[in-house]
Amino acid sequence: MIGPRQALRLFRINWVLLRNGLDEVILATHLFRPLRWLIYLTPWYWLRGELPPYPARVRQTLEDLGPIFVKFGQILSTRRDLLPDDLAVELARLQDRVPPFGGDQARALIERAWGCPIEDVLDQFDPEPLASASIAQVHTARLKDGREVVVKVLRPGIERTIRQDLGLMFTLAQLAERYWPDGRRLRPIEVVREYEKTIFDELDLQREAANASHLRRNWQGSEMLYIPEVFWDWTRPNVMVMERIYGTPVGNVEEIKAQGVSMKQLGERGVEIFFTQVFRDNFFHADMHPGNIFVEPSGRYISIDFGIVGTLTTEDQRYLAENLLAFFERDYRRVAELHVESGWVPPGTRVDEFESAIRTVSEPIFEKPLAEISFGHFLVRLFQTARRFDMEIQPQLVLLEKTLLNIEGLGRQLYPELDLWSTAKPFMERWMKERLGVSGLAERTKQNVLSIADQTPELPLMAYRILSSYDRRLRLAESTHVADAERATQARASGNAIRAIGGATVFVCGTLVLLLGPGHWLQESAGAALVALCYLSGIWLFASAARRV
Ligand SMILES: Nc1ncnc2c1ncn2[C@@H]1O[C@H](COP(=O)(O)OP(=O)(O)OP(=O)(O)O)[C@@H](O)[C@H]1O
Repeated sequence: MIGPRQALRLFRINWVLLRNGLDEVILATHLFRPLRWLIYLTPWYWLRGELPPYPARVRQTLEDLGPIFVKFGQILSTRRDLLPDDLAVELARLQDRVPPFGGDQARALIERAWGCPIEDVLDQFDPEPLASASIAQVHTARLKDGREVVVKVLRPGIERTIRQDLGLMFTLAQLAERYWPDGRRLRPIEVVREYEKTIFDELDLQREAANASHLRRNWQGSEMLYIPEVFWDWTRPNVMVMERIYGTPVGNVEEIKAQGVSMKQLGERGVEIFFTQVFRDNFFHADMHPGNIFVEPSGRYISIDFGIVGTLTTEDQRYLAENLLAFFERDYRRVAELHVESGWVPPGTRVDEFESAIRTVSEPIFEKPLAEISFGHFLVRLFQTARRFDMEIQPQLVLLEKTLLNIEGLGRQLYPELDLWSTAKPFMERWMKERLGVSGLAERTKQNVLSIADQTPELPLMAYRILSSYDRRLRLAESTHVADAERATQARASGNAIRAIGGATVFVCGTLVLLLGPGHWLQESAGAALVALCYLSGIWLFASAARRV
C-alpha cells in the first residue's frame, strides 16, 4: 500500500518525467496518467523547445530524482547486456551532486559509534570532508600514535532515504513489468532487486572493511598493488578508519609520466592484477573506476573503496577462462558448447544456432588489429547474444564484465598500445595448466581430503544401501518372471555391488593410510604413489557404482 508521503513522491516523479519529456514512460507504466493533462495545460510545456536525445533525458531525470536514483543509474549503466549502447554510455556519465554534511554532525556520529569523545582516539580530526558522496563522507585524521588515517562516515538517515526510494523503484518496476511490453524484457523487478542488494551491502562499512582486509592479505608484499590497512578497533557498521594513502590519481596521466613511471608496465600490471584477482584469488575489486585507483612513483597501484567485490564459482572461473581462450582462437563452436556445459544457457539450446549467433557478433571484433580487441566488449556482445538464448546472466558475471571494461579503459588510457591479449593469454594458459594439470589435481585432492575423511564413517552405510538396493531388485526379479532385460539389470546390479564393496574398502583403507600422517611405516612402505593410486581408483569405482544404482 502506498502512503501519503509515497504518493506525493510518486507525484513528483511523475512531474520530473514530464518535465524531461519522458511522457512515454508515464503512458507505458500508467503512472498517474490522468495527471499528465495538468502539465499539458501549462504554457511552459509547449515552450520547452526541442528536447535533447532520449538517453540524455533519462540521465537528467535520474539526476533530478536524487542520489539514490543516480546511483541506480550508475549501476544500470553497467548492464550492457540489457541496455542499448547509447543509453548505457549516457548513464555512465551520471554524477552525484550531494552537498556534504557538517563536520560537527560527522563528529557526533563518530562519537556515538565509538562511545567516547573523538579526542580519546584521535590527535587531530579535520571537520572539512576530504570527499563527500551519496552514501558516505570521508574525513582526514591522525591517530594518537601519529599514524595518518581517513575516517569514512555514513550519511545520517541514509538508510531511511534508501528504503523509501527503493520502495518507489519497486512500485515503478512493477508497473513497468505489468503494463510495458518492452519493459518486461528489461526485467525491471530483478534489476531493482539486485540494486537493493548492492546498495545495502554498501551501507555496511564493516563489510567494506572486511573486504579491504581480505584483499590486503592477498596482496601483502606485492610490488604491483597496495591495499591500505583497516583499523578494526575503530571500525563500526557506520564508521570505518583506514590508513591514509598518498598517490597520484590514475586519471592524471601527465603527472604519473612526469614521475618517470613506465606506462607500458603500468598498463600491463593493471591487466595482470585483474586476472590474478579473478583467477588466482577468486576475489576481485569490482568498483575499479579511476576515482578509486592511485599510483605511487614506484609504479605500484593503490586501490581504495571496497564496497563492491566479486567472486566466481570454480566452475564459472574455468568456463570463463576457456571461453576467452576459445574466443581468441575463433573456436565459436567451443564457446557455444561451453555455455551449454556450464549450464549458463538451458540444456536444450541448439549448439549450432548458438554458434552461428556468436560468430555473427564476434567476427566484426576480429576486424580490428589484435592489440585493439576488447575482452569487455566481447563479453558484452556475448551476453547480449546469450540472453536471446535464455541465458540468465548472473550478477557476478555482470560485475566481472563491468570490471573488465573498466580495466581495459584504464589500461589503454595509460598505454594506448597495450595488447591485452598478449598480456593475459600466457597468464590464463598457465592458470588452466596448473588447475587441470597433475599438480593442480593433487592440490585440489589435498584440499578435499579433510571433507572426504569427514565422510568416511558414512561409507559403510552407503555401501549397505547399495547392497540392499541390489537385494531388493534381486527379490523383485525373483518374485516376477525374470525377463531377459531384468536379468541384464541383475547382472549389472551384482557387478555394481561388487564394485561398490571393493571401492569402499579400498577407499577406506586409502583414507586411513593417508590419515596416519607422514613418516608412519605403513605410509612409507606403501609409497605415496601407490596410496594415491588406490585412493583415486577407490573413489572412481565407488562413484561409478553409486551412479549406476
Ligand atoms: N585511504 C584513503 N586515503 C586517502 N584518501 C582516501 C582514502 N579513502 C578514501 N579517500 C578519498 O575519499 C574519496 C571517497 O572515498 P570512497 O571512494 O571510499 O568513498 P565512496 O563514498 O564510496 O565514494 P564514491 O561513491 O565516489 O566511490 C576517494 O576518492 C579519495 O579521494
